[in-house]
Amino acid sequence: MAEKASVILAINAGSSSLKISAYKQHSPAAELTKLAEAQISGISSPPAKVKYARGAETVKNNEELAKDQVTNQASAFAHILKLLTSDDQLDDIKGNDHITHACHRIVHGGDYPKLQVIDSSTFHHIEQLSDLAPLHNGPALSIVTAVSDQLPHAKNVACFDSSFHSTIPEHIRTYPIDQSVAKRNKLRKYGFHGISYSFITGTVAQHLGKPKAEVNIIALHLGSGSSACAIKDGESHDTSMGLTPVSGLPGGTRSGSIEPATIFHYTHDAGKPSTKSSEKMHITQAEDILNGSSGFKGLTGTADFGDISSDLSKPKNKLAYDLFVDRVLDFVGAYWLKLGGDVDAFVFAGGIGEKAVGFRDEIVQKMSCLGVFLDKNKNSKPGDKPVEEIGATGSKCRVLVVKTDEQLEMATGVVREGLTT
Ligand SMILES: Nc1ncnc2c1ncn2[C@@H]1O[C@H](COP(=O)(O)OP(=O)(O)O)[C@@H](O)[C@H]1O
Ligand SMILES: CC(=O)OP(=O)(O)O
Ligand SMILES: [Mg+2]
Repeated sequence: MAEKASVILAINAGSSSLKISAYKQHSPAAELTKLAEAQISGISSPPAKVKYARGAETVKNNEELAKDQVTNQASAFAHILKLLTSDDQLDDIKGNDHITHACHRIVHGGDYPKLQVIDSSTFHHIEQLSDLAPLHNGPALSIVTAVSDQLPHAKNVACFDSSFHSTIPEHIRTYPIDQSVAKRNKLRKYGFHGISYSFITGTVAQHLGKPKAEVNIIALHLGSGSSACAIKDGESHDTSMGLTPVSGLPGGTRSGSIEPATIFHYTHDAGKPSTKSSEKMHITQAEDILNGSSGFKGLTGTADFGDISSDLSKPKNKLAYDLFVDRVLDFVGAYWLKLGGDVDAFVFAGGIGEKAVGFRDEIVQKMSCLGVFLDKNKNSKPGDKPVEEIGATGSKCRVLVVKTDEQLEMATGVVREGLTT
């Protein structure tokens, strides 16, 4: 009988990066094999850079792209698709029609509790949610459209960042505003980075040798956008982002939580339409300011926390760094209490969480009053495994760096839902 192989592209459109992994599944019941992984970073702060690995072999390592080669998610996708399909040594993807599935990270999925095959009604629904994730949903949909045009045989699947948080209890997800308006307009905490938190939960449970339904974790996903999550009995119990990804922790260009009235003192035009609005997305100047020119960019001029933390002699960098430590601690303290101190693991993930050694040290030092301690040697060189221990012996909970893999989590979900048969 002929082999029935699926080739899945898992597409992760972040606010500053596009990460795509290609997997092959030899038959519906078989394990996934990773064929290749490509990443374009710095899309919103040029020069964009490309990384490309075929299997375990690094082919491109942060090569700079020409200024106008990649300017948005759609052009980044075109660049990566070409890389994959024109690679002579990638035998399983010799042309566009070898790709059978494309799963897309869609940040705002409204009430969808799990992934969905994208048809015209799902597409339209996600489009309607674009105003609530202005840096994410529209750009991700531009890739869905590109896949429909260029890979017409591939099945498109939407994997939502918000779905993992559908377990947040009502009294935590509710905003204290008029409930008739809240219910009508679906105004509540949704939460994001859920694909990453789902991966973290499964990986940490396996690492600890505990059933997933018994693990309690405080996880920090710190990247271009940053959030914290309290995971109780393997499920999201609370998270720092809300109706949109602008609340909670500050990000590269996002304010995080500030006094809500601030915006009306910042500009008298807060409610006017932003020039970033389009036929598909309607945002105000307030939303544009809070999403696009605040956070690290507003404080220092750069959205890149790597640049900020590498030169703390500059007062504005030091201010941004100290402020970020302070805001992260707001959530660590609150989530420690919400989990009643019964925490199996404290996790760092995302570009900042995985790479900012000094920042991890600073945060965990502040947790010594809780009995949580770092092993400084391990923290400075955590290794390359999906889960690395950086806590000291005797620490009240494990301290871990998790190399989160949103693409693998999405592709695994597509297989688990039986969509590759
Ligand atoms: N060595 C480093 N130290 C601190 N921060 C870093 C370092 N390297 C990368 N970063 C930060 O990680 C961010 C990217 O994180 P990532 O999770 O990959 O982003 P995205 O949200 O686009 O998926 C960059 O904006 C940069 O601020
Ligand atoms: C939800 C979110 O902020 O995602 P990212 O950090 O990838 O921009
Ligand atoms: Mg990301």
